[in-house]
Amino acid sequence: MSQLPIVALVPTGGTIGARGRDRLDLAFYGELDQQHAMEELLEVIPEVRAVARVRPVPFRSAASHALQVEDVLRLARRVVQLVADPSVDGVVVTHGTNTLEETAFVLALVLSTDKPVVLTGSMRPASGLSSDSPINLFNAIRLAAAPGASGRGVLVLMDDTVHSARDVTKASTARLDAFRGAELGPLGFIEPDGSVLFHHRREPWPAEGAFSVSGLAALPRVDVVMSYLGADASLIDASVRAGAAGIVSAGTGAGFPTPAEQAALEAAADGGVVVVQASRTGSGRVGVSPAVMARGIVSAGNLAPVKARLLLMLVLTRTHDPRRVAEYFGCA
Ligand SMILES: NC(=O)C[C@H](N)C(=O)O
Repeated sequence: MSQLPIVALVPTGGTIGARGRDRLDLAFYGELDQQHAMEELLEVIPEVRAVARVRPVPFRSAASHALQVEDVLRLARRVVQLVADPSVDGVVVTHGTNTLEETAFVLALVLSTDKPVVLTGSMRPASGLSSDSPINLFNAIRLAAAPGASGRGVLVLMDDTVHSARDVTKASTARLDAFRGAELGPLGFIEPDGSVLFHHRREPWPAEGAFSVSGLAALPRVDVVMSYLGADASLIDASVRAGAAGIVSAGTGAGFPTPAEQAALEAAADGGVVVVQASRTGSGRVGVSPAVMARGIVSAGNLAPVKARLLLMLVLTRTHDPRRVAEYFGCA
């Protein structure tokens, strides 16, 4: 009988390993030592032993809103090492859901591998009534061990649903089906009979696997500034004063900052800050007019503002030229 695949399990924190006061403590539970939490969780899903051999990999754990970009870079370096290890067939990263899409996206920017790398978390603590922790962990391991998951980029598994790291977003604070692929939808599902069924393949995108984390300890500051009715220039000016090398504008609707913000963004771009225009809507592509482009402002395409920020941080380690920046965003 052939050996089961080896799946490395890297716990980084979050609700998936959290324990509340009682089964109805679904909101303000404490976060546990995640290594220990994963051991406990694996004990309640002995079924894992039929799909993969799990290799636990220690990592610093924290609630995901408390993670720093440096933690994500360290995680990325660890995952790069794991996928380079010929004995590892796939990787599962458990993560708090609040920033899971950001970490997943950074991994997609720096990994060049066909091996499945799957992020998962949960919406209800492991101790909660009808917790989704055990099934999400089980399904993530099943996905990372599935031959069909190879070569599909970094994946996110939540609520039986497989999403692409490029497009997924947490679209609800607390629902079990909080994760959505915005207008592009999920890539596939894990069905009740255990089949891992993919229905779509994410088209390759320009920045996928384009960066290396070796030697990258920190990244330049990039801020996100959200537009709203009547917003003035104060937040953009504050960002420039704080030393931002880049600003992502999360504009209204189709990607429009207010006139006061537009003037401040153009002044920032004139001063050498790289400005990327996104939309606060959470879905759809931003078009930037030739006149705005001529001021050096780049479209985020359909990237969510927080993901545009992470991409810009990495791009700024290579270039500040708006035309080259636009190439990474697929908007040249
Ligand atoms: N559902 C969750 O995982 C929320 C959690 N507090 C986090 O670390 O993001």
